[in-house]
Amino acid sequence: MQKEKRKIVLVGTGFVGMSFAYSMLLSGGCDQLVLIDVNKEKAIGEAMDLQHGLPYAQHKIDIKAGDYDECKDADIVVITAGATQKPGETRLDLTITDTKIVKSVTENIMSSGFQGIIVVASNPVDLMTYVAQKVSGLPKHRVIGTGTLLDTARLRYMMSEYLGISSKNIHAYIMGEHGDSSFVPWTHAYVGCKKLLAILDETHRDLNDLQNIYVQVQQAGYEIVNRKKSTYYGIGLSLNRLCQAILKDEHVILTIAAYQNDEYGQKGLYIGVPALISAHGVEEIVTLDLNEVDQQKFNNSCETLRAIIKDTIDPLL
Ligand SMILES: NC(=O)C1=CN([C@@H]2O[C@H](COP(=O)(O)OP(=O)(O)OC[C@H]3O[C@@H](n4cnc5c(N)ncnc54)[C@H](O)[C@@H]3O)[C@@H](O)[C@H]2O)C=CC1
Ligand SMILES: CC(=O)C(=O)O
Repeated sequence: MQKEKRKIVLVGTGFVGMSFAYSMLLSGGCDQLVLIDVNKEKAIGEAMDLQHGLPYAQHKIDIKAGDYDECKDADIVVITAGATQKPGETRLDLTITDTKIVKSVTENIMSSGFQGIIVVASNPVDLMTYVAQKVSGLPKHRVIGTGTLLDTARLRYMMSEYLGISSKNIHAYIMGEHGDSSFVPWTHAYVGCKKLLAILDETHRDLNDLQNIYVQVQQAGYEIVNRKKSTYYGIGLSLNRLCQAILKDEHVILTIAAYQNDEYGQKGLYIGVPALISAHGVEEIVTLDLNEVDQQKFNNSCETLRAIIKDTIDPLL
């Protein structure tokens, strides 16, 4: 992005939003950060708290609480407003509450004249990205959900621990819903430039280990919610990574929720896939030649989301 000042507006100053804001402050990833929340006092308090740390931060950022008119010239609006899962709930259980919140937030954003990129983290994130796009009317490549970005980070961390190799060299991706029907296309996983499955074979490791790692990734959100009620640092850093990719026009491949236009035989919904991210948003979806089993998993994930869009979301929009 060629603008002099890189501006982000954050809507939702709860745990997720403020973990993102704090990581933005540490990385100096933008020049202006505006905080919006339905609870205005909270947004003001959070802005004050961050401002007071600025003398010890490496980067100067103009941080303030504000209103939706601030979205007009923003490069990115990040939506983290929403309800959190209670122990025993799935992300999909948040659908009705968060559809109403994301709809009203998106209407407010668009009434400012906003023309940038919307990034959504509110859950269920694939569906809330659909809501934000439908309500905003923005081009589909300029509305992006965090999708399986956090799940992929969890996978890379766990694989790195398992193999004793830096997560930077783990090129493995979680695809599908950010939720229970996600999956890993293991045949497309690499460690450095070598196929993961070949490494496992050569080192006499058990294929079941991979399945155990996937289950730990899939259950990670629940495990954390059970222990500390919500998860936020991981998604805060994931949001930071995605916003950096956009603001720096990185052309980097990240697994995010992108609108499907038949790249994987599915249309009309957002879901987690590897995609090339630049200042334009989603430049293109990276298509993998999925084997039959993985394609079936992807289709199942899409069917789960599609049914909720039809029965629950579309009637609310
Ligand atoms: N995509 C992902 O990987 C992850 C997503 N999440 C999701 O992020 C969302 C936020 O989670 P937390 O920050 O932990 O929740 P939180 O309860 O700490 O914060 C939510 C914030 O949204 C605000 N809010 C609610 N309605 C609003 C509205 N209409 N307009 C503006 N602000 C509004 C609340 O006042 C509150 O400050 C949830 O939907 C959660 O499920 C959480 C973790 C990971
Ligand atoms: C809460 C959530 O979506 C996660 O931590 O994966």
